[in-house]
Amino acid sequence: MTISIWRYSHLTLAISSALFIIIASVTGVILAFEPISDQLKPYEVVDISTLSISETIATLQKQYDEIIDIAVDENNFVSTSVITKEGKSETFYINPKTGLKIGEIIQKEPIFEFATNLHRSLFLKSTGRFLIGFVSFLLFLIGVTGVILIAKRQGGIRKFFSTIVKENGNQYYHIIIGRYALIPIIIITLTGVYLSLEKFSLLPKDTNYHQKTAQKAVTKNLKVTDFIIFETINLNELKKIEFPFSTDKEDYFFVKLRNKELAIHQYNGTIVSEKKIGFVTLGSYYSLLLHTGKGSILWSIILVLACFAILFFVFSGFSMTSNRRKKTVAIKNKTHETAAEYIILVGSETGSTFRFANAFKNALINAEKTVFLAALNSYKTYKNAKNIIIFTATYGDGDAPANANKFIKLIDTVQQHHLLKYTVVGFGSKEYPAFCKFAILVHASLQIHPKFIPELPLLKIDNQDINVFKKWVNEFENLTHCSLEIEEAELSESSKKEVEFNVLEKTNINKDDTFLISLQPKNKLKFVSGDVIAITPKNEHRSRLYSIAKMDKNILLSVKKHEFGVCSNYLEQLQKGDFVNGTIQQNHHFHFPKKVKEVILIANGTGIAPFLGMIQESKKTKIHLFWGGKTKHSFEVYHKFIVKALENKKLTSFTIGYSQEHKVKMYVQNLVEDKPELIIKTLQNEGCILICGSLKMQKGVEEAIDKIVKEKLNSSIEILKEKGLIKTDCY
Ligand SMILES: Cc1cc2nc3c(=O)[nH]c(=O)nc-3n(C[C@H](O)[C@H](O)[C@H](O)COP(=O)(O)O)c2cc1C
Repeated sequence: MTISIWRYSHLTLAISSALFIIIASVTGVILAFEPISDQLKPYEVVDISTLSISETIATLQKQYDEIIDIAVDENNFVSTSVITKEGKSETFYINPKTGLKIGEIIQKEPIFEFATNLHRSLFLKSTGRFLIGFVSFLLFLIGVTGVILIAKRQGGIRKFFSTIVKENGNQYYHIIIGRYALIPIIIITLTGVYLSLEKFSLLPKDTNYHQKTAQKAVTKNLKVTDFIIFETINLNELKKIEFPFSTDKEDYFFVKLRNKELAIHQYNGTIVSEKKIGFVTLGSYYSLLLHTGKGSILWSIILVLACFAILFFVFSGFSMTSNRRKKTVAIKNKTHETAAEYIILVGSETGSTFRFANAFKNALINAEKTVFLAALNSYKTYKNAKNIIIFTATYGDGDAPANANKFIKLIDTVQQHHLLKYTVVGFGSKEYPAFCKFAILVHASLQIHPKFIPELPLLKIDNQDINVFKKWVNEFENLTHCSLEIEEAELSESSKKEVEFNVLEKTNINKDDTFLISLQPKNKLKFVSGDVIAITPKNEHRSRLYSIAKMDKNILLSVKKHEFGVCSNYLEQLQKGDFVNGTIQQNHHFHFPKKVKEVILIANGTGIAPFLGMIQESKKTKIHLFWGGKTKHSFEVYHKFIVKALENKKLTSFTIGYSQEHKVKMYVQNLVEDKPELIIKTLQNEGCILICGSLKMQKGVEEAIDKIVKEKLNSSIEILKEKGLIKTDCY
């Protein structure tokens, strides 16, 4: 069964019971404090496993006129009902060693009384009790479907506890907490169901009854404290002992132990009859303990945490669903499938692949092509199609997304009337071992099919990397000789809202036509250095992307003004205090690597911007920065940031080169070539290299690195990229 069916079941169950689950969890949190508060009371004064019933009776007989009963509760508090020497009937906690009163019987606090009623029956008596019992069962099913979902996601139940890829905070913690809260939640829900079934008398009846034991001939009367049975049973085994009501020899001591009940002859202490406690009653007893936490502070704390976990699941689950809904894109086609020349088929689970497919579709339409877009599972015969372009994500452990799981079979069953050119673009994440595995399978399946001819090699895109996608679009353009303009804003998450920024500062434009502009978001905004901001000038439709440096809570951009650059000119004419609108796009593949000891940052021109933020934010990582500009003047705008970073040791080394300052032109790649040891040492130290700036510079730097690692590490730039040790953001 696909992951979607389980997700759908998990969600439907959660939606149908959410309100009750919230009520039960909130009251559950409150109620778990009752056993904790009870246990903290000072009534467990001796180790009751060292005291026999006889010893306690002896001490009580000295203190009181008559004993009616002795009881031991789940907290090991011993209480007794007695007639005092003054003739009063009283019940209280005692020190079982001395028989002295140590406290009044605990009365239920009103808050616990209220929470119990709400928790058990929603103040709706039997109807409420039924609802709560049913919801408990639903919560159990939610737990089970949750386990299946985690197992599917992780690629098998054996990998249940293996590392989870952190794609989204809510989802990550939903799974992490889910794995640990699972067992307590299953216990809470099953015991809840059990207790409800018991209340509605739906459990099988215990058929055990008191059985007479073979009576030994009664020789003589004994003192109660000399009864062997009372000498051999310690208080920790006792629940309650009721004393005979009268002196009639047919009136017995009734002793309730954890696992049996006994009737004891009041004169000679022999067992008159015995009843074993049946499994159903034992089940009720332990269900109550496990469900309420009575008698154990540790278990009560686990119950509190489990209730909080349930509340977190409700809220994070709904937030995930709402995000997924936002990402889901409705498919709209102007051209019928039988008329289109280009067919775009999409495999997507959470919708992001659709964004790329739609942007590509719109670019084709703008280039006056007829296009039809559909999910991979809707694959059909396309009468007039010449090209099929497949964009697909991978899920589980290399599986198909939900809307693509039938495609491989369909390839053989659906007939095409003529030859079709095809291209496959895989969307995946290198953090999963089966990187883009489904796209690989799709590509291979089409390759061996006689009706399909590959147009471009399979492309695997890591982490929705926009730049890699754009490069592929260029290749597609060159191959098909049509001009394709991808609207970058379309590639970003549609859920991202436009935000207003206040211009805090702007430097003067330098000789290279470059300036820095600092923007303060009007509202709280989440972003990190390396993310991008899409800015659309007023009255314009096309946006321009800039790499962000996060400086404190603000954004710093380094902008090069182009003569006809609409956006750079717009930004340049802004003044301090002006407002500008922009959309933040996460750029995961270019975030500063976590848990890495050493990093090399390489940039030219304005590409330094994200690095300025990364350097400022870094904590322990050793950072080496290479930067290339035209002349000394080019560096002036960045000077103060670099000096400060070197001073406060955020930057370990800084290497600079100018291409127009001296006779010998010095490019960034030349700087890299001059420091092979640093490149080798950093890579050997499991460090990583980030490159930002022009594509030409990227090419040169990559060639330089390739040469170094081929010579010294028997590796190559491709291998480093494959391992995620080179991250680029070039334009
Ligand atoms: C539960 C889960 C499992 C995934 N498994 C893989 C995988 O095995 N291989 C891979 O390359 N990517 C995997 N990914 C990453 C997705 O394929 C990637 O994020 C893709 O861009 C999502 O596209 P979509 O939003 O269109 O579904 C997985 C993502 C998730 C959330």
